[in-house]
Amino acid sequence: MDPVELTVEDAADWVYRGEGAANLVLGYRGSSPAFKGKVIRIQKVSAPGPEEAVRGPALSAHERLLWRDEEELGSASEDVAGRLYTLHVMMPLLGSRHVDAGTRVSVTRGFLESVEKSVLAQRPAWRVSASRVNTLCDSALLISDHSHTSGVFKEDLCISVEIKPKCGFLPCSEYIAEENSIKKSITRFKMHQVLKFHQGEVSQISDYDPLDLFSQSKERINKAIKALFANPQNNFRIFVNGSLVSGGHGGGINGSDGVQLTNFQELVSEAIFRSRILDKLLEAQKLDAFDIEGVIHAYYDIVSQPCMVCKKLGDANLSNRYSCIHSLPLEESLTIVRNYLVAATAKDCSVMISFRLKDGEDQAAGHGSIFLESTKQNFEYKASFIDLDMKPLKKMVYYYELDQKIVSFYTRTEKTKECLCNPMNNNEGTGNIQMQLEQN
Ligand SMILES: O=P(O)(O)O[C@@H]1[C@@H](OP(=O)(O)O)[C@H](OP(=O)(O)O)[C@H](O)[C@H](OP(=O)(O)O)[C@H]1OP(=O)(O)O
Ligand SMILES: Nc1ncnc2c1ncn2[C@@H]1O[C@H](COP(=O)(O)OP(=O)(O)OP(=O)(O)O)[C@@H](O)[C@H]1O
Ligand SMILES: [Zn+2]
Repeated sequence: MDPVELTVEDAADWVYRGEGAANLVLGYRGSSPAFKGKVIRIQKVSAPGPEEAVRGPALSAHERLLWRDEEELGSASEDVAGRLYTLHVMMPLLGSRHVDAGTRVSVTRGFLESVEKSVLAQRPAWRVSASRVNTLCDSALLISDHSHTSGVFKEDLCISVEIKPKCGFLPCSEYIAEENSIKKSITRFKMHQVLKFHQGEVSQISDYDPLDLFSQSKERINKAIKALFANPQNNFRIFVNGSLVSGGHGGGINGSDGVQLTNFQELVSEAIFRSRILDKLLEAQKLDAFDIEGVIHAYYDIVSQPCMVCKKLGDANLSNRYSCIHSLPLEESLTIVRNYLVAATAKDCSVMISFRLKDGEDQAAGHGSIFLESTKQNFEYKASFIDLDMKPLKKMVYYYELDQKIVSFYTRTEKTKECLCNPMNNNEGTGNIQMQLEQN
């Protein structure tokens, strides 16, 4: 850990940069060389919550068992476990070139309380009511600021994009139940969009298709980028010199003329195509080879509980399908669940790509360069992964239930649509789609 400690006097140098469900991220605007070009990532807790419950839990006994072979991780305290997971589990899979596991920096309670107050006005209201800074933490994570690039540049302007690609493949596990076989042909993202729309979580269904983004085809990558620009949701953001200018929940991207927009979309697509940054991410996602419908059985064995899924299936024939998983040795069950959780991290992380106009031939280490034919400009870019956190083992049952909810809702919606389009299949003949969905 860095010997420096951030105290209440330092709070004014840190400004709101963004947040997810679990962490608040602050950028640095002070002059200390130790922090220039860095962000700090501070843990949050659910709000409101009792003060005693605020201290983050260490890994559970089952999690320690799961991760015991990963250097130091099995016995790490909660404060350091996150960083060790990024360093020892995710970085070898995704490549050190694209991952900064960061360092821990000490923070006082006064610092955390002060930054919590100062960023309040910039935080989205729904995030404020859902979570607050965990003021009982005594350290935060110091990471490279991926919305800035370093090097020799023509202009002091850095544009960066953040993409949350989500799952980029269709599962083909033999454990997927017959009635859920639609999962093998329709992406989880697309099906989840329909549920999110129904629940009012998104105002419009996105045309973004993760299979396009991961396709390694320039045209399809460009199609995906265009769809993300049109309807960014929480999958796409643009920053200029570290300030969010577009994206996140809300409408599509505007503010540039059509030509500029097309050029920028081309630049982003080119960087994804050239960097091949998504190839390794896809491999990591594919560690989920059993699908949650298979993995859930291994989970129940690890936690030594009766399998609720087999219990519900009841019928001996159906649960026989899963008896081979239940008869695996513990080591194999651990591997199946571990791989599933690693894949879950890879399906939920984001990629940040920062761009600058290049000056001359010099190129900063670790950066790639792109010559944009349409504008005859040279750009330097750097692509990095963020949010490579460990997913908690206790989420497994939730994962199973959410998966079933997404697929069953999608299947019912499609059936209802079919009936409405083809009245011959529709016994009632009339009725609106919403009513039919509620009835199903
Ligand atoms: O389950 P999903 O696919 O909806 O992913 C969750 C994300 O929702 P999304 O659909 O991307 O809007 C969700 O994102 P938001 O909070 O909706 O921005 C989180 O990233 C969540 O992870 P965690 O609970 O913070 O560890 C994510 O949960 P995990 O499934 O990755 O654990
Ligand atoms: N290293 C970084 N450089 C620049 N910006 C960053 C960096 N890390 C995070 N951010 C910004 O802060 C936001 C929140 O970070 P992050 O995704 O790590 O939070 P989280 O709470 O862990 O997310 P999730 O909801 O997926 O759990 C990101 O969406 C991004 O805009
Ligand atoms: Zn079972």
